[in-house]
Amino acid sequence: MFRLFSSNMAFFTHQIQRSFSSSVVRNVVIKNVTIIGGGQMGAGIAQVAASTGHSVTLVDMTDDILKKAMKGIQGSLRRVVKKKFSDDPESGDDFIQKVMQNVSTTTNPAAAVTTSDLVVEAIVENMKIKQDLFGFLDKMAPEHTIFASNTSSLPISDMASATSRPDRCGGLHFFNPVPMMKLVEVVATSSTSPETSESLLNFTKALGKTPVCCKDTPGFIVNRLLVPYMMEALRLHERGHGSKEDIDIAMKLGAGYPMGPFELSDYVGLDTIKFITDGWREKEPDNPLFAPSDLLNKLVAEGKLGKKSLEGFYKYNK
Ligand SMILES: CCCCCCCCCCCCC[C@H](O)CC(=O)SCCNC(=O)CCNC(=O)[C@H](O)C(C)(C)COP(=O)(O)OP(=O)(O)OC[C@H]1O[C@@H](n2cnc3c(N)ncnc32)[C@H](O)[C@@H]1OP(=O)(O)O
Ligand SMILES: NC(=O)c1ccc[n+]([C@@H]2O[C@H](COP(=O)([O-])OP(=O)(O)OC[C@H]3O[C@@H](n4cnc5c(N)ncnc54)[C@H](O)[C@@H]3O)[C@@H](O)[C@H]2O)c1
Repeated sequence: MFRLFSSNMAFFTHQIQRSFSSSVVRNVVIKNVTIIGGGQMGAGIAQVAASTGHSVTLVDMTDDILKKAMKGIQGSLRRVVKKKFSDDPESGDDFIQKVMQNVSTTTNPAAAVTTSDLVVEAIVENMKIKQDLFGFLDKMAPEHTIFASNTSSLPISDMASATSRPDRCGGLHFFNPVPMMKLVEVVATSSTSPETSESLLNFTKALGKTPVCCKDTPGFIVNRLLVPYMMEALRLHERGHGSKEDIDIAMKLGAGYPMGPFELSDYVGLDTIKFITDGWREKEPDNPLFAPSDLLNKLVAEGKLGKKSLEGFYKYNK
């Protein structure tokens, strides 16, 4: 009887110690969000987080980039408001003003993370640069801060290994354009704690998105299926078996996709696509799907990066 009592006591003492031990086991409620990278994805994530009442700090390398990001957020909010407040444009203007007040910008990432509950990284798709960033921010951010990456194709665990908090690292893979796309892939590595995953899931729901849980495997769910399809489209075109225009029309009208693969590539950004496919080729050098594409390499070398540079596979007006 006593043995049973004392072993129960030991169990309860252990549970109490666990629940008081540190923020490692705590479920973090996310209010202050720092987003590193104010390009298409970072600006979109900032917009949605600010629109749902979060306090957002957007970080990039220059004030000019940040100005452009804020202009983009305002323009996108105008499109949202046109629909949501069609009967009441004045309330729409108030909404935009309130949302913009929730976003501050800085070129100083160290200062930006000091009060952050969550850092979302949306910088260039390069492992070394992302690891350097995570390693640096790890020393600057409070203990409870969760680090998430928006990477399209790189292992989250490799970024987490640059920190002393792998249990508080995970993936938040948003889709482009962030204000319109409902899905977020919430990625857990083998070190991500259940509390971190729960905090990230709750955060995506607070943004009004639908999360799916993913393991830290190449391409997670969507890109594991999307990248081979897009690469096949490119190969089909390179073999001379279809013009890019016809392939795009075919996939829109025949498969019901909102954009064809060439339109979508321009929308994503050809530099990002090159980073993704070069990275996958390094991992699977014998896979013919990931062999270098002269067409893609030429466009990127010429600075034709898609919609963001007004030319890629197609030309665009400002
Ligand atoms: C062929 C070469 C291959 C090379 C190999 C490739 C390998 C690698 C590829 C992997 C890339 C992975 C990238 C990433 O990790 C994952 C992704 O993000 S994949 C991209 C996912 N996104 C999509 O698939 C987008 C598909 N497109 C759409 O859903 C729609 O086209 C659109 C973007 C929503 C636009 O809609 P449209 O009807 O076409 O155009 P409209 O302009 O009329 O817009 C409709 C409606 O939406 C509003 N809106 C659009 N954009 C925004 C915005 N940014 N902000 C706010 N509102 C927006 C617009 O105002 C309209 O509103 P309405 O008039 O209806 O009230
Ligand atoms: N473009 C897409 O459709 C898409 C979709 C989902 C995920 N992603 C991923 O999101 C990330 C960003 O993609 P994007 O399309 O927004 O790229 P982008 O080129 O539009 O923006 C990247 C931004 O990061 C900034 N940056 C680069 N290094 C930095 C650093 N060290 N510190 C601060 N800022 C830095 C750049 O100045 C730039 O403004 C990539 O990992 C990409 O794979 C992209």
